[in-house]
Amino acid sequence: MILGAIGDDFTGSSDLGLTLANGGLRTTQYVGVPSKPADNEVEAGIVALKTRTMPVENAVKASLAAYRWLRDQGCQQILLKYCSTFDSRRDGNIGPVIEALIEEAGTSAPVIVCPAFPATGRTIYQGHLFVGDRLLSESGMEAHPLTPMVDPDIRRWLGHQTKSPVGHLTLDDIRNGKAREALVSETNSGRQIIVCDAISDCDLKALGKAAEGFPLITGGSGIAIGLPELLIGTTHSFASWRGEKGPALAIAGSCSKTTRTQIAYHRENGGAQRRIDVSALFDGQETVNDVINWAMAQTTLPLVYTSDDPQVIKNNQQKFGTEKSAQIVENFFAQLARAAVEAGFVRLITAGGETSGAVVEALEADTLEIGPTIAVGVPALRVSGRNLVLALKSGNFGAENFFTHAAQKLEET
Ligand SMILES: Nc1ncnc2c1ncn2[C@@H]1O[C@H](COP(=O)(O)OP(=O)(O)OP(=O)(O)O)[C@@H](O)[C@H]1O
Ligand SMILES: O=C(O)[C@@H](O)C(=O)CO
Repeated sequence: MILGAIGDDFTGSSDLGLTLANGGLRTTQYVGVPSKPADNEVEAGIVALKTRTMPVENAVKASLAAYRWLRDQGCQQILLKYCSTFDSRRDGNIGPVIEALIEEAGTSAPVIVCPAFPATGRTIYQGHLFVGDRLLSESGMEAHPLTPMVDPDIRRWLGHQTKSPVGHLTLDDIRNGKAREALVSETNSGRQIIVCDAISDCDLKALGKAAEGFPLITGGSGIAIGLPELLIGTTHSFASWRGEKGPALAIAGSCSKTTRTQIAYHRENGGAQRRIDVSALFDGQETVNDVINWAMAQTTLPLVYTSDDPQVIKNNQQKFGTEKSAQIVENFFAQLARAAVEAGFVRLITAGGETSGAVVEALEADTLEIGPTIAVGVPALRVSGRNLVLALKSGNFGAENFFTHAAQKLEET
């Protein structure tokens, strides 16, 4: 294994997997830390965790376990992958995880922090994160159910999470070819963890090059754009993909604007859908059995969702508690996915990182093979060794017809 990655959620890990596989690295996504060594042919291994919203101590522990396993596979460089919208709480775990990995690696090299993903509109300029032409904090992410992003200055947000001061690499330094020098200078001035500007794929490639040989890098999937070429020189194509023709089910727990638009589109275009009310989960009126029976009776792609607008989410959180409402939704979807597979569904489409994590963990998959692109940042995936294919959609990814489009793509061979 040449490159190792630790993903803080499952959709993000498959997003990264797509970038690496499309770049020509033989890539495997692992569901949690594997208990055995990687197969010899794997060049890039991504350990997908569900740490994004975990308390610091648990996230650090899980990330260190992933790091050690990847290091034991011989990786030259290890990448910590978080969200392109830097999803974390003010007292979140990205900073502590980076600091723990630095200590574990025993490195004094610069560590870049760059969530930019220009293909999906995420850019960083002057240390501030934008989504399209809006600052992160005005993009809808300020109303995220678990990690409301209310400050677009990533240096400041990360600074709340780290013990040591956070540095900054400007776009000028990247574009003037001075990035490596500037990164080293920041580090020598006591700022080893450095938020880096990047507004285009060229900037990301230059940044990857500037960080060549640094044992630890961090970012969104964008940071990996230039890595396959840097690491293996030439790219090769290899993957053969086989879809599944059997029944499909879509599950959405993401409450992002994009997912809600996709749900509305599905409804307006005659797609079968069933809204799950969180209070009906608490009082036991909605059951997995009923939903599966309903799904099996549909003639169009059945979509089951809890997604709702920010005010409804807020009400649920006030009434039942934030963690408890997230937990009951995730447990329900986990059981639903398991029951769906038992009932013969072979294509599952999930929207939302936490939601996808809950579903994939419930399926007891060990590894996921990366297939072709469904949408930017969303690959088709096969659960290794099984007749089961998946699309794990990050909340904010995909066009409005995503659900039916993904179902079709998962069928193709
Ligand atoms: N109606 C609801 N009321 C309260 N919480 C909800 C409701 N529906 C979903 N949730 C919770 O909101 C969270 C949504 O997070 P999730 O990561 O799945 O989506 P996302 O953040 O939009 O996706 P991504 O992380 O890929 O950007 C989940 O924990 C889910 O259980
Ligand atoms: O980086 C992104 O936006 C995604 O890969 C993701 O992590 C969303 O959960």
